[in-house]
Amino acid sequence: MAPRSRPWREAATVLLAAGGGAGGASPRGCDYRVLLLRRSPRSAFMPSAHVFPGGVADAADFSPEWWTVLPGPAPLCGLRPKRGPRAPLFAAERPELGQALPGDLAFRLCAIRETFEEAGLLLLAEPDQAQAAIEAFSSSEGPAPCVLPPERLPLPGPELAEWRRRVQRQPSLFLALCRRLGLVPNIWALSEWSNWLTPRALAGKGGRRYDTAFFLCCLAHAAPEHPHGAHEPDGDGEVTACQWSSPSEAFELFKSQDIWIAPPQFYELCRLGNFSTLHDLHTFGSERALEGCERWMPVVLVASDGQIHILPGDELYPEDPDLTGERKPVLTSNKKIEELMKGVKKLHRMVLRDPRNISVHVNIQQKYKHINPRLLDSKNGNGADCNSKL
Ligand SMILES: CCCC(=O)SCCNC(=O)CCNC(=O)[C@H](O)C(C)(C)COP(=O)(O)O
Ligand SMILES: Nc1ncnc2c1ncn2[C@@H]1O[C@H](COP(=O)(O)O)[C@@H](OP(=O)(O)O)[C@H]1O
Ligand SMILES: [Mg+2]
Repeated sequence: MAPRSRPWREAATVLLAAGGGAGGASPRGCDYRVLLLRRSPRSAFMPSAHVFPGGVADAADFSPEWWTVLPGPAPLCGLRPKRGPRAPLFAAERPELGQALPGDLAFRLCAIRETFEEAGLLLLAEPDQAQAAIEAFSSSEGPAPCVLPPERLPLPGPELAEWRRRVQRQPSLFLALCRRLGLVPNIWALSEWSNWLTPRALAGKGGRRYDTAFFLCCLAHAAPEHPHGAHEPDGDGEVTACQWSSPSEAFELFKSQDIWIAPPQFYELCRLGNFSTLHDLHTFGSERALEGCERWMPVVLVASDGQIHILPGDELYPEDPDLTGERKPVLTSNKKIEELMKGVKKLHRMVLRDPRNISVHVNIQQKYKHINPRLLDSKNGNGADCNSKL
């Protein structure tokens, strides 16, 4: 097998938000929920964790064949070019893939395919809807979120379930499914949100690390109670459960130890905690995405009583972070967390007293018009600044 050109896998994931749904409005007036999936206890990376749908990019996601399916002018098919910087994940050349699709398209296609494989949800649009999405994209108002509601899918449930199993085995069949349905992956409904690189210190079995593009997608219809025409998770696959929760509900489930959420997903849920309406979240996400984003690799500092994951902008973040982890995979200190938090002027870090006790501490101004997380703790009041905990 050819050696890997990068010591990590490239992946994409989607913060999928939908209004209403089972149970009506959630506590504290939030009018939307976010999809979380529980990973199998047998996963080689983050077993049993709750994550957003996503996974590793496949060569099929970079296939130039997609240009024949997606409307809009190649190469970007109507995606708006960014004003700000592009994270290395998007800017990378991949000569081994030949005449490959740009990362901006391929990672969106990956996130959409993985959402079908893992949750049975098809983020597809009719071609004329897609054309309208492209036109809205080039206007200043931004797109209305358009993802085809389940009842408009032209194949019966059992047939879609069969396609889902086939795509899980062979990702290139996702393109064949789109052709069969006469629908297009709604890449325009996915806004670039963030980019996280797993530090070597936190790699899974076999050194698994991921450079993951996080997208936001706000559905115009209510959260589907059941996967679109596809079977429910059977408890024995890659995904063992699906649930829609508001950010604060997810936080409460984490606190009560009903679910475990990894730090990057925890951080992103706290960012969503700034928005109580799907409309505001969608408007913020689609406008902000034009600014681009940077790749964040947390630097792990092991203290005597827990871990601090230092993020870019924090005064302890190294100027030249060791991306491969060959020099020093972790920083160590014999001080306690409390001591390492005292008198710090520029804070951007997550504190893990243990993996079940995570808090975010931030007082920096985010780059690229992004937003700081907000504390979702009911004791401190939903909406308090994370840093107010200090
Ligand atoms: C004790 C802390 C352990 C960690 O926090 S490691 C950091 C884990 N999180 C990430 O790397 C963020 C992005 N990862 C993901 O969203 C998923 O892990 C994945 C990359 C989409 C999973 O890929 P699969 O191919 O589905 O395994
Ligand atoms: N039934 C199952 N139980 C546990 N893990 C499974 C599984 N089916 C697939 N997987 C794992 O899920 C990963 C594929 O995820 P995705 O398609 O989201 O990238 C693969 O992990 P690895 O490639 O890390 O071994 C694969 O081994
Ligand atoms: Mg996955």
